[in-house]
Order: sequence, then structure tokens, then C-alpha cells
Amino acid sequence: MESHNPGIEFDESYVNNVNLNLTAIKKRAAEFATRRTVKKDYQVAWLLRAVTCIDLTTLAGDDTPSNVQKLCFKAANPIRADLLKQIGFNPKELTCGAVCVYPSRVADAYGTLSSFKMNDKIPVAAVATGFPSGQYHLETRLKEIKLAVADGASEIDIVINRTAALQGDWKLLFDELKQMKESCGKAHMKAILAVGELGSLENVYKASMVAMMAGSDFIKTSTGKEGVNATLVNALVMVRALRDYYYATGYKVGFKPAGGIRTAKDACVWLSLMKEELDEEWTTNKFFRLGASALLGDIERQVYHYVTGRYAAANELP
Ligand SMILES: O=C[C@H](O)COP(=O)(O)O
Repeated sequence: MESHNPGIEFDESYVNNVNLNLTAIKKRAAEFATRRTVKKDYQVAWLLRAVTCIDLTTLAGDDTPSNVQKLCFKAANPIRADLLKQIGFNPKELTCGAVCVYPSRVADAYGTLSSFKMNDKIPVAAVATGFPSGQYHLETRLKEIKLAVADGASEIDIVINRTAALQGDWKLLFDELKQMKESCGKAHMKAILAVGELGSLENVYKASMVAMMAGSDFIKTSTGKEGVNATLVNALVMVRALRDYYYATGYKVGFKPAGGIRTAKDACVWLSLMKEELDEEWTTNKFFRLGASALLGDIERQVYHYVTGRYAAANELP
């Protein structure tokens, strides 16, 4: 995969004199949160778009080869084929954006996707660099990336060094991220900022800029393990950093909200934020992913309702 963003030299002006209008950001975020979403055909179209953007995730201590296999099967067949056929959609054309697993489960995921010839279509994303805390020696964090790539990961969701960010050591953060990008090789690097641990929105903006300067292909809100994960306020700060970086350099970087995204309505809100704050291309899976372990079930329920006029019983959408 070609990287979207080669990065630039460290430029301190991107992290100096950052002024955010908190009142305006909160007001804008509230508009997205309370707005009525699209209905009927439009809603289903947006929901199917959302499916293609899901990084279908399992990140649990008790993950096994067999639950990773099930995850891969679901990523390749996200919505019941008969439902898709009834709305004139070819089931073979709908897959999730990626599967996302811990490094030690990458080989299971890659092997499973290869066994049904989907390894070229559905990338395996590995969380790495001491996910979720990142509190490990740099050497082991870099090694972890290389091992995940060797096992078949083509996307690496790294966690940033929150200590460096909280201490304002942006150059250290940049240097580490540069090395991580190098370790990724051809794999895309998605930088998890862990916004809930950055202390301020100014830090969220600065960390976004540093991650992009260092060559991240995506910036991602959260690991899903912090107390605060993907919020619209944090997201607005991040997408405006994406826009500033794009205007300054011409490089488009992707965005991945993650953590606590559970409902079809949430998915539509996130897509509308991308479309209104950025552009249409930023609503495709090249530049937008939803990191979620439990969102797909609700989307499938809504598609079922659209097709049949009623909500599915538990046994109809196992
Ligand atoms: O990166 C993905 C997140 O860990 C998923 O979080 P979630 O389980 O709250 O959907």
C-alpha cells in the first residue's frame, strides 16, 4: 500500500501559538450530536458506506484463533447476503475496512483471510507499540511493529508516547514516530493519540500535527481503553488539524475515531462530520475508519428493519 503521507521535517511553528476557540468547538460539536440524521434509502446508503469504513476489532486478553476467525468471516460477510440482495446490492462487494487485532493474533487473522482469498481485500491492522499504554522501551515498541508486519499486518495502529506529549517534548514525540513509521515499512501507520490522556485540547491539536509531520497515514482518537475515548469535541480539533495540515502540505491524512462507537446513528454522525468539515473523499475507507468492536451488529439490525419493516429477533441476526 502506498503511504498517503510521507511527512515533513519537524516544524515547531505547528505546535507553537496554538489558539483554539473552545466555545465555538463545543457549539459545533453539539450541533452534530443533536441533529436528525438521514432517513430511509439515504440512511441505508450511508450505513453501507459506514460498514466499508469499520475496522472490525477484537482487543481482548482472551482472544483466541477461533474468535479471530469469526471476526474475519464477519468482516468478509458483514451484512446477511439475503438482506443485501433484496436492496439490489451484491453481497460480494461489501466488506469491512479492516480487521484489527493484537500483534499475537495477526497471523491467525492473515491466515484466515488468506484461506478465503480475502487477504488482498481486507487488511489486517495490528495495534502495536505497547498498546494501550505505550509505557515500554522504544526498542521493544519498534520490534513489535516489525513482528506484526512480518506476520501479515498491513496497517499498524501505534500508540503515541503520552508522557512526551504531557511534558511538551514534541521533538521527542516526533523522533519516536519517525522511527515507528520507518519500522512500518510499506504498512500504513495509524497514530493513536489517546485523547483522553492528553490533558487539553491544545495538546490534542499539537499531537495531531506532530503525528502528521512524522508521516502518519491516519490519526486515531483512542485505544478504546481510556476513560474518555472518541468524543465529537476531540474529533473536531483533530479534523481541523487534518485540514490545516492538508492546506499547508497538500497531503491528506485519514481519521479514525475509536472507542465506544456502538450505534448506527453514531456512524451517520461521524460520517456527516467528515463530509461537512472535510470532503466526500474523507468519507471513504481510504481516509476514514471507525474503530469498533460492537457497531456492526446495530447497523445490520437497521438494515434488517429497512428491508423487512420490523426489528430482528435475537435468533435472526445471531
Ligand atoms: O480501536 C478500537 C477500539 O478499541 C474499539 O473500541 P470499542 O470496543 O469500544 O468499540
